[in-house]
Amino acid sequence: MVSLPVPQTDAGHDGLAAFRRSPRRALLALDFDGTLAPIVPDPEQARAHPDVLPALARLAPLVGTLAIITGRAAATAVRLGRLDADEAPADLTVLGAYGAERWDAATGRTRTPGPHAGVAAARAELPEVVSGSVPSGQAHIEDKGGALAVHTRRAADPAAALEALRRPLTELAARHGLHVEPGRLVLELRPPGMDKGAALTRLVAERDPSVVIYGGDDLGDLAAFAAVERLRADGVPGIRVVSASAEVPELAAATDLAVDGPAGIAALLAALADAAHEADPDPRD
Ligand SMILES: O=P(O)(O)OC[C@H]1O[C@H](O[C@H]2O[C@H](CO)[C@@H](O)[C@H](O)[C@H]2O)[C@H](O)[C@@H](O)[C@@H]1O
Repeated sequence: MVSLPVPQTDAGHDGLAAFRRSPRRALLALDFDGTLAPIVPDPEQARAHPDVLPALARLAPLVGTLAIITGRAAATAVRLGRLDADEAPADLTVLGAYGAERWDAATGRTRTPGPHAGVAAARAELPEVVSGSVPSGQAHIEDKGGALAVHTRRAADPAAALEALRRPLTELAARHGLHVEPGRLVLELRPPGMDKGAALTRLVAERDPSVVIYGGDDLGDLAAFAAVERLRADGVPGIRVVSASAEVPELAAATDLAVDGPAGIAALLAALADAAHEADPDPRD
């Protein structure tokens, strides 16, 4: 039996108490990169921490809703996380592209919006903008289909390369009606109108949970943390869990419970499964 970590806020304590009272009415949503999957230099090599999938599979039948809300395309998160494998949870929702896309394990179907003209136009100009801003090899473009990400983690000076790109990418985004999403040594150009807070709020409206737990590690997760705060103001208990890293100190101030990266998240999921099982030992079908 894994013991639950102690939240650092009263609201976090209330959220955990609400989870223990009725785990079957809880909604748990987690970010992918940096939260379920350790950060690696090449985005294509990201994989869920080995303890994550078993913990999710154990938790899924014990809670009301289990979801992943990610900046990745939904299909990419499913593929990299092996979320459609036999050992993955049978009941899981992935909201990709900051909530613009959706995949449900129950149906195996993915819903994606149509192509965005601004993304297509930015795609055509992006290589020249990048090569005009940083020396060759100091930035890598990740084409996500519905969005474009420019990474500098593999640069000699990643922070300096990111700063050199910030203005030209912001101008490119503005020319084509796109939103700039800053993240861990990455700047993304994506369609406006959706963020992880809106995605979480919509899922909560659909599922009507008695408690909401959201875990994230990056600036894009702050919108979801803000959504948890709004839900709390409306009377729905919630916990903001941070997968802590030295790279994103901004999240520390907006959290109820900090754990040590994806390994800490996996341990938390296992502890939540234990607590849910103790409260209600008969998993649903
Ligand atoms: O919302 P998330 O699931 O956290 O996705 C956010 C972005 O994460 C990915 O980039 C980050 O992870 C990479 C792999 O570890 C790392 O190399 C990079 O430095 C990080 O920024 C992903 O590549 C993006 O498309 C996601 O939007």
